[in-house]
Amino acid sequence: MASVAASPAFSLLKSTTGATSSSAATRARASLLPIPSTRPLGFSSAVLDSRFAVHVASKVQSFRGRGTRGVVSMAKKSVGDLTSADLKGKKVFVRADLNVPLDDSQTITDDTRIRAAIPTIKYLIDNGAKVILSTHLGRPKGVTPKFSLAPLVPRLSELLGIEVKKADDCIGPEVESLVASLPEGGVLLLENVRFYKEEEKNDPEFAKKLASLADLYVNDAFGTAHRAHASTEGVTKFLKPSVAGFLLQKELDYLVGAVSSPKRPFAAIVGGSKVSSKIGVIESLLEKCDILLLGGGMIFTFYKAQGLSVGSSLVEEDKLELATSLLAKAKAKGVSLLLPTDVVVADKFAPDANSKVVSASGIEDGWMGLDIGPDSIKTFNEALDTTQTVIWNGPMGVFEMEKFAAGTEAIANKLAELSEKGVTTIIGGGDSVAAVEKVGVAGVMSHISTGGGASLELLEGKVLPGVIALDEAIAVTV
Ligand SMILES: Nc1ncnc2c1ncn2[C@@H]1O[C@H](COP(=O)(O)OP(=O)(O)O)[C@@H](O)[C@H]1O
Ligand SMILES: O=C(OP(=O)(O)O)[C@H](O)COP(=O)(O)O
Repeated sequence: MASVAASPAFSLLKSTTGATSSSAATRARASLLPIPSTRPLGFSSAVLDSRFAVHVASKVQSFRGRGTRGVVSMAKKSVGDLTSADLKGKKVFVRADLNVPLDDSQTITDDTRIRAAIPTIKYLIDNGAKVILSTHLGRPKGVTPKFSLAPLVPRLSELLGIEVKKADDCIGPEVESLVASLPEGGVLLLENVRFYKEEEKNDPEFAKKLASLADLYVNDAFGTAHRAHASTEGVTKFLKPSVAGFLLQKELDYLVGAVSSPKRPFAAIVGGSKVSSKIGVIESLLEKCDILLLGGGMIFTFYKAQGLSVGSSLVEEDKLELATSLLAKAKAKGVSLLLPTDVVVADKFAPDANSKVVSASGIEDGWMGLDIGPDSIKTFNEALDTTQTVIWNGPMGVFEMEKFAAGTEAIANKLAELSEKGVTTIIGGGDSVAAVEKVGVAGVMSHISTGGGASLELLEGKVLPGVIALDEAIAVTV
């Protein structure tokens, strides 16, 4: 760090070990939040305390600046609130996000989303419900055979231990007769709901037709909860109760609950290609975290804003002022913001590029930064060693190319190590999930989000239409 510490770019770098006055203020603010900090995290995804508030981001935001008395938090009703008396013999429309990757031979290459949907479906089966399962796959324009859900049936059946039936449509007489013959504890998978353009248009008539198949609604499709579509939002107007599934609950518990009321010190790691796609997340996390580590392509906009040469690195010229203001904001809030002090540069954007490590102030013309360097990894690791909660969104470099994967892999390994020591580690979706899977440490993290776009919106503090539409459960006065 010494070689660049004197540069204006690093005027905000400081020790991460000492608590700052503003992080104390952040803690005080967090104490107003209604989520008990003693709530154990790292629970199994199968059964959650359904009485625990499923907080909606907007509600959490609304707590800021309010007094502690008379504040009411609305929780979303959970599938766990429904007993066998509510479920036995009932037709339940379950919206899951089974949008899994398939290869050219229609083989599932990653079944994470299917496995994540199982606890809710199993709970319904075990309580005698008739499960009508709906999802989209891809972004088809009309009926498209390669986006049929047929390849999902064997894996679903295997994981559930029953023979899952599949309909060739998601509405209409054929589907109605299959629903009518569905036994208690049976599962019928409807065909890709996006084969109808009315789905993404959130067409009320289409939503009504979907809803007419069932008696009640469970939304467990976290990855699609940021979409106001017929099967995620529209159906709630026609089906009561409309409740959250276990996966949706777990995602909200971590991405809203653990982030708003973290065990401290709380570090956020934000990377990825562009600062423009992460502005909302950075601004939102600056309100909550004690330490902010930045990596990925976005750092060069920060470097340039501080007067450093960046060669041919990725820079967003129209975000230079914004970068400066984010640095100032971090300083004003007492957040320890760390930018990498060295980077791996390449002479072209290619796996076989020539590469070398240079200090952040030593990027020459014709070279581009594609990863954080070894000194930065060391500094980031030391900062992370002080933490109790870490959230990570976005890779540190072009991890898809081996030469530029070390920074991202080091962060993945560090988070795995911390997780094993009891630190809450949350991977916020997108490419960071691919990175921890590549390193083989996904299994030890406290929570890995199943939604890229949805987790980003949630971390930005946005309201997810698929969540807000669900029934409210209990009012918690804090
Ligand atoms: N220094 C860099 N220059 C160019 N691209 C980068 C750099 N570092 C990371 N990236 C790219 O950023 C992409 C991920 O960015 P983004 O979509 O914002 O993250 P996420 O999917 O985690 O939200 C990856 O494909 C990665 O190769
Ligand atoms: O894969 C998904 O989102 P993600 O790639 O942001 O994680 C979801 O299934 C949502 O899909 P969509 O972005 O086509 O609405």
